[in-house]
Amino acid sequence: MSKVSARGLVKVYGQGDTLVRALDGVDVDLDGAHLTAVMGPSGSGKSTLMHCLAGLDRATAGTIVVDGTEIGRMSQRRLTALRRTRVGFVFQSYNLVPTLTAEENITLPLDIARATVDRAWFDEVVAAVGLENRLHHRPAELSGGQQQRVACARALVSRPSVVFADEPTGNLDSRSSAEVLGFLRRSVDELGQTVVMVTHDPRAASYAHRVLFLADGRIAGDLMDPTQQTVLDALGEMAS
Ligand SMILES: Nc1ncnc2c1ncn2[C@@H]1O[C@H](COP(=O)(O)OP(=O)(O)OP(=O)(O)O)[C@@H](O)[C@H]1O
Repeated sequence: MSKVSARGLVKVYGQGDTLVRALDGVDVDLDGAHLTAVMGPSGSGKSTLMHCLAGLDRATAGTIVVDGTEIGRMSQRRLTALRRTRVGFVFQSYNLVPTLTAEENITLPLDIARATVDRAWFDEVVAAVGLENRLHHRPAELSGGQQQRVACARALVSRPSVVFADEPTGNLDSRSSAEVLGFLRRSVDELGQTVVMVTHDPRAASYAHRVLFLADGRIAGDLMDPTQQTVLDALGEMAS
């Protein structure tokens, strides 16, 4: 069974003259323990798709099943609980709390949900992102790449069903990007995590097992085991 499935997903914003069909009938099945990249031109619906799949936004029509549960039917309260404990997020802008240490930032979602921190898992995740010596630093004392690795650890520490990453390397130089992408891929290969990542960068997409291409709110392509070149070729074909 897929980790995340969507059928006939439609998302409409606005009405009348300002109506936009951000998603226009999307069917997807995302496998567990896979890193899936979502690409497509600006405005093609990537963020909307991710926000709907993550339960951050409600679809106008269609069904979404995460880990066997249809999220469209959930009450707002259950959806909030799902987002806190079953879904991890990584954003382009890190979204760390400046007054908290790296460790406090990592455990914050669990602390808010009043869930216990599994110390062995915490240590494994922290070691995997290479932050053992930075746990007592605050975000301002960390580089961008280190801050994003804190955000990745925060997303993983609750052992979520899925991690959604929205342009996680959008603010990073190529070396920090490679660190973060390498970690996201290892979290899948070695820790069995499921990760969905929106990106504009063919090099970032080449770290994925699979790339989905969106155009005008629809799935326009699907590439397995991508390389930077096959991603560029697919983007070229779609533009022509
Ligand atoms: N809250 C909103 N209200 C109205 N229109 C919206 C809203 N959010 C997105 N849209 C529109 O929906 C379409 C898809 O937007 P979305 O942000 O999902 O695209 P995207 O592929 O993520 O783009 P980008 O790469 O620029 O981030 C666009 O036409 C956008 O203007």
